[in-house]
Amino acid sequence: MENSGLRKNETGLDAGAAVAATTAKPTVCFLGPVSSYTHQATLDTFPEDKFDLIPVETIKDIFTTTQSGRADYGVVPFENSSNGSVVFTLDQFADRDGEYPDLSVCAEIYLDVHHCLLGHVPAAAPSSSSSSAAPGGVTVVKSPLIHDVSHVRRVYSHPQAFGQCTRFLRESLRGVETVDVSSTSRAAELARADASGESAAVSSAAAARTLGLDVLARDIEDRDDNTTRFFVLRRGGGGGGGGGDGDGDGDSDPEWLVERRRRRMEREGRTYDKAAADPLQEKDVEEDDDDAEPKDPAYSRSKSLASFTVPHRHPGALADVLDCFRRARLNLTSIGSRPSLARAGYGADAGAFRYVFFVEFEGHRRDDPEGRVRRALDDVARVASSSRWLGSWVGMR
Ligand SMILES: O=C(O)C(=O)C[C@]1(C(=O)O)C=C[C@@H](O)C=C1
Repeated sequence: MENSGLRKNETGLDAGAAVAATTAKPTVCFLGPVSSYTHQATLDTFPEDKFDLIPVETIKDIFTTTQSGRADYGVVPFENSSNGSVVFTLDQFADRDGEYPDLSVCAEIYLDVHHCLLGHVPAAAPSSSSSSAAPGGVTVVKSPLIHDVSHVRRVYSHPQAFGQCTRFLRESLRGVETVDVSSTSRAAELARADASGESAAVSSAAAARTLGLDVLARDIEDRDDNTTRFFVLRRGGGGGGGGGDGDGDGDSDPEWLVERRRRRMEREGRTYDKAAADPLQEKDVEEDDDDAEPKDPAYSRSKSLASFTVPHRHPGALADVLDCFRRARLNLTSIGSRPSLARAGYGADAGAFRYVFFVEFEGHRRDDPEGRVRRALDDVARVASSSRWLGSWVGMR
């Protein structure tokens, strides 16, 4: 499901041709079709009056379309609060074949995710009451079901969405076949296309509206605080700061990114000062002082992502890399890994059960007043087998 090419858009052109034919508006690709959660997250940051939004079929397509310049930005799901990492995205960040040398993360977007079961209500089907009035007028919520679902034989969805609705699938659709597809909106299209009505989709209320599907059950996620975090990709981004032209070439911050930083700082009750907020400073690095508090909120306000591999047979190699962040007094906020799939020729690092590691840490490569991020990344490059900075951005939470 993660291996096909660009999806044709409504004009019949493929997405690449569509980009070439569009106006000067910056372009943003997202996991389509429209009404996917990635589309909803994209609309949140890239309004359609200012950006051209391009649906593509897979998460890999988002990386290749952005890397090739056919889109200025790409929006990818990265992790979910209840189901963890989006492995399709991590696999692209692992960049095992060196396909994305210029991509970096420049922003994050959070989206509350509330799933529905979409499908067709059979003619004359009984509705399944989701609540009842208890004595004293108190409403007791019994079930997310709105309609009977006994006619459903198969459910389509993105595997991430299935992983967020395990209780509902177990309790209300036990024994029903689940079919992984490339997105929840693609799942809704497949459910709509099944005239027998036996197919349903774990998808969104937005997809139900777009496609005219019935909502058979709502709020079927395991946890009501279910949230997905998305990353915005662009080419470059490691270079200088300053004002932007919006084309996403990564050499400067475009206006929408400056605006996000302004909003974040204002939320903290701080006055926005562009020069102070986005310096490219090369200051001397301080001596180690493990007990010292961070001196600049730049370090807690911003985040960075990096990947690395370590010599597999070297005891302490992973700890040595993590220690680079401790010594630079940078707070690590997550660590993850994917199989490296390194082929023969990588010596002791080739073969099964070798990993690419990912770390997220507080601090920004271009807003680094004490040089701590630069120092950590330089140190990691010295002790790891390979390493790569994958982006820095102002955190939204
Ligand atoms: O399938 C979609 O609608 C998506 O945008 C993908 C995705 C994901 O991969 O995490 C996005 C948000 C939800 O967590 C479920 C699916």
